[in-house]
Amino acid sequence: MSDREKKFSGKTLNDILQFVAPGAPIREGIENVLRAKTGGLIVVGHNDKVKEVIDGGFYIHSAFSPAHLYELAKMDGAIILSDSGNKIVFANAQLVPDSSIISSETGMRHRTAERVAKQTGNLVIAISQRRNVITLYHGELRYVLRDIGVILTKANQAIQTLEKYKSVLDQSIVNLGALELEEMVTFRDVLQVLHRFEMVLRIKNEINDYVNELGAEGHLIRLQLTELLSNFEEEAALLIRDYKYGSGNDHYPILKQLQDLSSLDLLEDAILLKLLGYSPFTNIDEVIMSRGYRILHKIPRLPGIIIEKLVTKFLNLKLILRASVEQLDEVDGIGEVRAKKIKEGLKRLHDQLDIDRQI
Ligand SMILES: Nc1ncnc2c1ncn2[C@@H]1O[C@H](COP(=O)(O)OP(=O)(O)OP(=O)(O)O)[C@@H](O)[C@H]1O
Repeated sequence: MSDREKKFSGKTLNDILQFVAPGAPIREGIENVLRAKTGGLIVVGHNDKVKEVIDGGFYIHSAFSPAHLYELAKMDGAIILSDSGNKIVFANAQLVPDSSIISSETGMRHRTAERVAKQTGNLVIAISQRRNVITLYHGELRYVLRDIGVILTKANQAIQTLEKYKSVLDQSIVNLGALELEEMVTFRDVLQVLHRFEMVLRIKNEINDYVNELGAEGHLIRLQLTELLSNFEEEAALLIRDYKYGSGNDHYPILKQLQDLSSLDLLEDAILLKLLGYSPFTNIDEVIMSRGYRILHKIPRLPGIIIEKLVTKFLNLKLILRASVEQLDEVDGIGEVRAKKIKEGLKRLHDQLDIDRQI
């Protein structure tokens, strides 16, 4: 599990980053305080644990507004917001957390923020007066918000990298398709495509993290990501369906596992083989037969239910390719016209993949 997916008092870092992302009123308030250089200490949530550490101050009970937060930050002490952040509950509060809680911070504001977060499990935001930094504390988590310009540059670089990897992936999918229609696919070919899917997933995860942190500022990046990866998940699920061991309907759970794993280490062949349900010691130069789901989905106007029936009857692409029009006609829902269309479609696909392939 990546740091961003780890739960801290029930919330992940991504949840917290979305809560304070640009576009959210609380972020506008925080940015105002940062620019005014007054510094600030904000606790989100006013529960019993928080009440225990408050000394002094006064109740406000007003709706949250960025301007209001900025005005209150001019006073000393902490501001306490409601759980959802839509109310300012308390201001000018002296916070007195347990001093035996270990803190790595030196300044009093940040030490207090870290200790209160650890003691209460609430989100605490420290806005530094001198260093132009916003630090988030939540339970054991400490995260310094990065400059939006820096994240945008990184996100744009990641999009360019994604474009390159995506085109490498697309080419390897074309090559695989050509091999499938020639019945010459080995485990090695399938694993190579899966590795490329994995690389694309890895960059997608990274960009998603940037998008979360960018909030409204990440709109264009989000659009580019969606555009670049349209059909990506479906293609990956069909590939898994074609090659996984056993014919059960667990291709999406396997894809989810691949997604989860790819946010950690680069996956080895043995892990991918296991994910597909094979022994990690499988000889990867052995020939493997596609069931045909992915290729059949490329034939225009061929409904999913018919594809399902074709694979159930013929078991793999090799036997579907070798079936005559009469044999295809025997499948429920396929008449002579459709049987011919399937044969023509497969032939056309083969010709096209032969032109586009690079092996
Ligand atoms: N326990 C506390 N409760 C509420 N507010 C506090 C507490 N401790 C410090 N502060 C606030 O933080 C302000 C700055 O303290 P200090 O300079 O020691 O912190 P810092 O962590 O170095 O932060 P900065 O980077 O903003 O200077 C204080 O003036 C006060 O308003």
